[in-house]
Amino acid sequence: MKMILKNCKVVNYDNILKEINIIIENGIIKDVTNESIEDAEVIDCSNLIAVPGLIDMHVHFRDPGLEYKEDIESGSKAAVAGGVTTCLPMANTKPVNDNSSITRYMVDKAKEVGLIDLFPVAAITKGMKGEELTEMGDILEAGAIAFSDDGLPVMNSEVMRRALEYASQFGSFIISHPEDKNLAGKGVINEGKISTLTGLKGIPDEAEEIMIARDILLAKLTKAHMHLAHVSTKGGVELIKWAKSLGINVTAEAAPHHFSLTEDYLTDYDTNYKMNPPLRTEEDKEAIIEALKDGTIDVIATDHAPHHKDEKFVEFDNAAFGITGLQTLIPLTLKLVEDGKIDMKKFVELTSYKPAQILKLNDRGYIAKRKKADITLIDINKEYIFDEKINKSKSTNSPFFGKKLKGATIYTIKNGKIVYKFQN
Ligand SMILES: NC(=O)N[C@@H](CC(=O)O)C(=O)O
Ligand SMILES: [Zn+2]
Ligand SMILES: [Zn+2]
Repeated sequence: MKMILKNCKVVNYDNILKEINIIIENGIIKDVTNESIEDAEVIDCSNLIAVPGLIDMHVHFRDPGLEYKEDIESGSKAAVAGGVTTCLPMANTKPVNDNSSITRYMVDKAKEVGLIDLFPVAAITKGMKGEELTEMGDILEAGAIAFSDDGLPVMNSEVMRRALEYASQFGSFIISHPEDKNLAGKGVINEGKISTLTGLKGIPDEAEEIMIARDILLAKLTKAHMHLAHVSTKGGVELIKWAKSLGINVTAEAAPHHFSLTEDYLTDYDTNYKMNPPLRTEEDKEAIIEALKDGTIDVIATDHAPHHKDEKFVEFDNAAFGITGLQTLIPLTLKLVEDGKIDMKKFVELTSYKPAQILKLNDRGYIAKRKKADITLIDINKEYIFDEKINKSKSTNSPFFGKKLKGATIYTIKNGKIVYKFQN
């Protein structure tokens, strides 16, 4: 099975090639060349940009157990519609993914669906209770790639220390959900101007920063790799910058909503803007963008967190935290490009090259000979409404749902096969 992507503009993190052809054979990039071939499926890419298939290090697919919100099939469909070909689903399923059989179930189901590669992030502790470590070796053998109790912090520092040591012995790493649960308390939005104005209970920046500081220090102590999820505060960025200047083994991610939106959207009590960590201030948002630019934050990850309508159309205090993100990743990140904050090479670095490096998936994240043929073809000028037809997730809990987006995935190619084609 041969395919040729004709007249592409190929963007890698370190180079751009114009009017070039990508030749694909047996799921692998055979060549990136001016030459053409016969007897192949042809995609005309004249107005499209070819980037490495995006790698999302942080999604919630709710499968097993919470399939009414999302399952591995609908999550995979949302992923490829968002140009994402590799996903890391978190462990807060029901039951929690704290053992090799659940991990294996997830990997097998994703293979059966056949749209994306799925590398589960299994729980750090049994039942995500923050007490007893999981059987990390067995779980890694079943196909997991990292460990996190995401959704809940590991509050006990000694448990977190052992988790880091144990995971690193297997060549794996820990993803921290940095939140001091006691300090965050019953908070539902950022603590500040808008919490005062609305009377909604606030979560101070320090709830995140205290744990980022602790996790950095535990990475220093153990020399193990700690990845910090969904960094949302300026203070958090400063701590990570400090850690990196000392050579401490930390990496970090930011979610598109934290570099696109602020707490100011919360004056209408719209629960589609409710997520954890909460939307912060303009100053925080700018600090996140600066950190993406200067490498303090390594990757963009969506924290795609689907919830059923019934869990969102309730009083603000009772609504579930989280928004969907897979299908808004490209348009929101392209907005940074359009605004001149980052260029297309940086876009690629943040959404595929760096995640591949962190995950040691050296077969992807770069468009070149012999790499896996995971390629996303984007029309950066295409405008469309993010409506029921476009949305592939089972859930619609996004503040962008029903709104106009700019920048569309036109084709997603996974292992040399077309797994998504834009239609509206
Ligand atoms: N981000 C969220 O607001 N919610 C996530 C949990 C998490 O990522 O911490 C979820 O599982 O719904
Ligand atoms: Zn989290
Ligand atoms: Zn999450």
